Amino acid sequence: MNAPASARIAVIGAGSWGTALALQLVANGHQVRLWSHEPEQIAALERDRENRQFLPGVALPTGLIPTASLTDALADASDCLVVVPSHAFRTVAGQLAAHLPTGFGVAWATKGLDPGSNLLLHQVAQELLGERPLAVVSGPSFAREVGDGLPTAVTVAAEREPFAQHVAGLLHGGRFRAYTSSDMVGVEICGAAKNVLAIATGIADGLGFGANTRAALITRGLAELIRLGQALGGRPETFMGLAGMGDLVLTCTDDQSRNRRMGLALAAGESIEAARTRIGQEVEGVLTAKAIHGLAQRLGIDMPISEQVYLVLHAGVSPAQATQALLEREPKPEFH
Ligand SMILES: NC(=O)C1=CN([C@@H]2O[C@H](COP(=O)(O)OP(=O)(O)OC[C@H]3O[C@@H](n4cnc5c(N)ncnc54)[C@H](O)[C@@H]3O)[C@@H](O)[C@H]2O)C=CC1
Ligand SMILES: O=C(CO)COP(=O)(O)O
Repeated sequence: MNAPASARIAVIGAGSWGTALALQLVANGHQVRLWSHEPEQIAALERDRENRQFLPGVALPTGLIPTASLTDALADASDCLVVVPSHAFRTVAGQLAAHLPTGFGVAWATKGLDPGSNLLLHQVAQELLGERPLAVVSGPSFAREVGDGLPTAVTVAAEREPFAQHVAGLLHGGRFRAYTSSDMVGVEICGAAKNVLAIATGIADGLGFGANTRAALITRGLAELIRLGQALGGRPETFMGLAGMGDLVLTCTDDQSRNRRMGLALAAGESIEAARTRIGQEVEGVLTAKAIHGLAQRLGIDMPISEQVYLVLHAGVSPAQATQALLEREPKPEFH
């Protein structure tokens, strides 16, 4: 891994994942400025030396400096890691453009697509930040567990292999393993699509279906994720790796997942807004379901499970109706 021993890293986004990654970077010996667009949140981080809202119970070390100023966050920075929700990615990338010198690499750990345009986030980054090294961090990684120092493995994908190695080198250490990949498209599609499929398994479990149903949804969900990912140019092995199968299984099976909890709530008859408020954090799959639906329609890809999640979230179809629609599909060969 070709990362410097001590880098100055701007982490853009102080939610649970931005905070957990910032802690990991500091543990690796780097200096971190953690930026939030909310000055009140920064004031709370400075006062409490803990992110009580998004990652309670972990003290912020002295090497982590909260800031509400992008200029401060990026002054003298050697690296920049964006960890905002996907709906904010475009705005934040636009803000960063004014601060980043030519050739300065940008990595992000956001999972989702650009709502509205349905673009992958590297396409948004290229549009707004121009030609420069870009990387995405993804994989099965609940912020809580990373914050608690539990063993975790992620993948860092970049078109330029040395940049993937550089970003992985910054993150890798202790109980956190960072693998590298050159398949940005595959990794990005996995991170986006699995959130929608986690809502589906949450709905199924919430309706009282069993382990058979959950395994069927994960496996057939993976099949449709692969269809979409390959149509966009992702590589088959990526879908079986950490960002694909790994994160899909994690998010579909553990109640730490906000997306899975959204599915459980919808099955219990709660509204999206009520569930969102109760969860109190980003639930990426809600907007991503719309974007995946748009992408699948444009490309003519059959994604029946994601389609039903989209209909439940955005077209008033009930979880019971969505289940029935899936069960009534014509039987067909498993592989074709
Ligand atoms: N929490 C987790 O376990 C993991 C999260 N991720 C991904 O990381 C991304 C961020 O998620 P979390 O940190 O979990 O979210 P969170 O719900 O914990 O925090 C969201 C953060 O985004 C900020 N934010 C909201 N709107 C913004 C805007 N317009 N401009 C700038 N900042 C804005 C909020 O102030 C808050 O700090 C998501 O794409 C998520 O899928 C990826 C892996 C693990
Ligand atoms: O991406 C995640 C873990 O890898 C977090 O999933 P949720 O956003 O569903 O909580």
